[in-house]
Amino acid sequence: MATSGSIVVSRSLPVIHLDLLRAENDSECKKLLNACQTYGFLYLDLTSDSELCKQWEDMLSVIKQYFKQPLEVKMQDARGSDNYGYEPIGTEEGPKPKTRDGYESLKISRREFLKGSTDLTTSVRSESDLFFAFIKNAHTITLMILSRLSSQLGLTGSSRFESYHTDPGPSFSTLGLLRYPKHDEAASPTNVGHNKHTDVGSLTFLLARQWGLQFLSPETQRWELVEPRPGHAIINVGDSLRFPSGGKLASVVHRVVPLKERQEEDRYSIAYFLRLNDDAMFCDSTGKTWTAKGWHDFKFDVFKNPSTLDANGQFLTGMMEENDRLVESGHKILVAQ
Ligand SMILES: O=C(O)CCC(=O)C(=O)O
Ligand SMILES: [Fe+2]
Repeated sequence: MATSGSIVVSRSLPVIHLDLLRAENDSECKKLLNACQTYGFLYLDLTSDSELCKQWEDMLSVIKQYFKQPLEVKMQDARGSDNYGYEPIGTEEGPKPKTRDGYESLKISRREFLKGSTDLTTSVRSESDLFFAFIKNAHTITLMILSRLSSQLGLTGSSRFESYHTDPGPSFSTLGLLRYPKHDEAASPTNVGHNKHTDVGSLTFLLARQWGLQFLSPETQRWELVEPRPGHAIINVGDSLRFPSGGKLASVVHRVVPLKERQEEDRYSIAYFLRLNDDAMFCDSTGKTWTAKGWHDFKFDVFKNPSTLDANGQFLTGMMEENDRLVESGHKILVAQ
């Protein structure tokens, strides 16, 4: 697969090895820092961790079964929340004019993991061991990545990134299970993909086997497709790491758009969203102070209605982008922490 329309497949994303990061291999940790400074987007090679790869497989079969259920059954898990429960298609604005998004999601929050139980329905509760084991794994890996980044930047004590995430929190860290259903051939799709955005939290650990993910490349200033690689996660830096890093770490503007006009098969993604503790504070690139909870709540409102709440397009993409181009000031944070 070389291109889709005028969108090229990225050839430049760095690959970082989980086993080498775990072993604190210095050159791998330097590569990690470099990837997060340049792109805020990288492949994490998980092939050394067969247990994690098996969990990925198991999660996929469970979520396929879950989403197959009728809408009214899934709606019993709807909690009107952005970080746990079921959300139907079209909750947010879509990437194309006059469209809403083309995915449904089930979120299992780390708060439920810490509590040791979920109050969602039986079809979720019966798989909670698997979901909780995955949350534990993804949380440990993302915190380990933060620790390697903190060390590479020479951060100590309470200024280390991990220290914004200590238990018992609370935080909005959550596991998101997403399905972009195949489009019906008959009608022109009105629910498509996932609008451009930067992630709200600190790091995202994303597993997706199918095409569709694109990012705005800081090198080419174009949308580039991310090739799904077996045994590899995508790690991306979110607003709540870029801002507290004083802009030293980059965040990536990304979106999901079907390769052709229609989504030709069901697309699944599994995302662990690591987020700061609710009361952690940082400044955005205009110097405004936010709590992590405040930023999360505001940005999720924006996702639903960017055209009214974010007419200048600042918040959706973390002040990094205008009209599908990255802005010069995007990496600078006025008031570094
Ligand atoms: O579905 C995907 O591959 C990406 C999802 C995403 O970017 C998000 O949920 O923040
Ligand atoms: Fe995202």
